[in-house]
Amino acid sequence: MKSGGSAWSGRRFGRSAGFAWAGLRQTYTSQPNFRIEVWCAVLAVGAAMWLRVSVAPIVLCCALVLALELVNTAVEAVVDLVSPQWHALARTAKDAMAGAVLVAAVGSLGVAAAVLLPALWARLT
Ligand SMILES: Nc1ncnc2c1ncn2[C@@H]1O[C@H](COP(=O)(O)OP(=O)(O)OP(=O)(O)O)[C@@H](O)[C@H]1O
Repeated sequence: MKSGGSAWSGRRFGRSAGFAWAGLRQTYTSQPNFRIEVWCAVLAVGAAMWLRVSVAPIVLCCALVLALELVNTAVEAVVDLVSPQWHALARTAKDAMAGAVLVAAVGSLGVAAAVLLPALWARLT
């Protein structure tokens, strides 16, 4: 991490946003799970808008899952860098991150079901 100057700089912010966008693109192209989660998020937000229910909890859950998948990708890359050979600690790190994504995904499915299903049922009956 570099820190140059104290004043807020639009150019520095733009540069950081560029790196963040590159990270999103790299994860999207290299991680099938991330692609699936992105399109599930698009579907869930679209369904919430169509059903006219609160979009905020859906967006929050989607952001949580996608952010954790990005962290998971980062952890996997660092673990592969420092421990290309099998190591119990490497397994712990990767399995714990996978568990974190799973917990967020299952929780988000619960929120989506609680928010979307009653409205969908009302729309269909
Ligand atoms: N260096 C290692 N040492 C010990 N176990 C490892 C190591 N690398 C991977 N593993 C084990 O293999 C599992 C799968 O690791 P891998 O790097 O293939 O993740 P992945 O299947 O690509 O995950 P994702 O689907 O989230 O991208 C890990 O969760 C871990 O249990």
